[in-house]
Amino acid sequence: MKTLKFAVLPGDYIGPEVMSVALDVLKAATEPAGIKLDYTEAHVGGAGIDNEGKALPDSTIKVCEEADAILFGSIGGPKWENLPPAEQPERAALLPIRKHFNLFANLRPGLLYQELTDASPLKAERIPEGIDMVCVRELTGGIYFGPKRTETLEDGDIQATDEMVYKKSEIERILDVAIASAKARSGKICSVDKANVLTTSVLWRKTATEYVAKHAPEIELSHMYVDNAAMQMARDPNQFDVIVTENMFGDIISDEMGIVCGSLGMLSSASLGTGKNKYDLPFGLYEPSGGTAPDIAGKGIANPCAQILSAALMLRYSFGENEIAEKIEKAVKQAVMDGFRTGDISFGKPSIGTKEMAAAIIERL
Ligand SMILES: NC(=O)C1=CN([C@@H]2O[C@H](COP(=O)(O)OP(=O)(O)OC[C@H]3O[C@@H](n4cnc5c(N)ncnc54)[C@H](O)[C@@H]3O)[C@@H](O)[C@H]2O)C=CC1
Ligand SMILES: CC(C)CC(=O)C(=O)O
Ligand SMILES: [Mg+2]
Repeated sequence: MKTLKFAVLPGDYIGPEVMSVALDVLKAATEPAGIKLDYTEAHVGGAGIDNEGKALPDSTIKVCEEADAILFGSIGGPKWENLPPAEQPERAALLPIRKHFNLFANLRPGLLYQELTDASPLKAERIPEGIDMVCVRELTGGIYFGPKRTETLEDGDIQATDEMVYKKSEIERILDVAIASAKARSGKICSVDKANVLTTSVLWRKTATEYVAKHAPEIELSHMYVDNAAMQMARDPNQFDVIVTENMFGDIISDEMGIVCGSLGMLSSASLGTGKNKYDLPFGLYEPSGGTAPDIAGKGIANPCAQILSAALMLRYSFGENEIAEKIEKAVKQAVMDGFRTGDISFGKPSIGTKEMAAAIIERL
């Protein structure tokens, strides 16, 4: 019997709500194939601070290191916002766990089923076939990880600095991921930068141009400034197929992609790095693209699809279980097509809660 060993880090606010039902879906999808789940839960983020005094406890890192993949909820929220910035969950756990496991490539599939176009804020005639694209976001470099400081100047003013830093090698390795993605799709990459202003973007654009020409000349590469990309995403998202971009631009653009695809609650993600697990497959962290949604937490109404679809990505990338991953993805789509909708995608029509949504998906597996 095959056993899948992974770490489960539910995190904060809606994290545990959507994680618990995602595990139910995983169990229901893998059991018929004779696959056993061997997962260990650990605290992270605010839950780490509250239970173990640290956003990323050593014991949590150990659980992750002993696993073949990490299924992650989301972390942070108002409860911990008054802590010193460096101790807050996002800075003290999310960025460090990505760095610790060298998870430099964040894949966010932007998918809007044709049957769900009414959930997008875009007019249906702009997206008659739905939306299908992927955002490849660099995840361990750029301004989030560059030097930071706050200082008092001689005149008494206060100055804060975040530095955006990129090495050519970091740009090349994320391009490799985008190229692989584009080869499996339409063969088109749009590289998003701000090369008219930022030095890192000048290096980004030059590297992208030279690297793709040399290593994947069959790929059609285009470049777009990030401000225009944000506008184009709202105007005509289907002009994009694979977007590759740096950390902060990818963070922002992918939230926009999430909403044009209906809701952040539908947007899954896979963060992959250089590490391999015992199956010689990528060790990855799988998490919804959105955050902890404190505004709806505790009500049982969060959309669990992003967490469930992230679990499907884990099956595909880290465990090679493509068929079961696809089965989950189809069940999510079918449930939505059959009219089962949480509030974020119901738009005035009757909506159901997190558990009911998961139950509808399990029924359709
Ligand atoms: N990977 C992570 O752990 C992330 C953590 N965060 C943290 O989450 C906290 C809240 O951040 P916000 O800026 O409010 O962003 P958010 O993504 O949590 O929420 C933005 C909006 O989207 C909605 N939303 C998000 N996920 C949803 C779901 N599954 N179902 C239905 N609606 C959903 C929320 O209700 C809210 O209206 C902050 O502390 C932030 O730092 C934010 C993004 C990622
Ligand atoms: C703390 C942030 C970098 C988390 C986030 O918004 C994301 O990864 O999308
Ligand atoms: Mg984000």
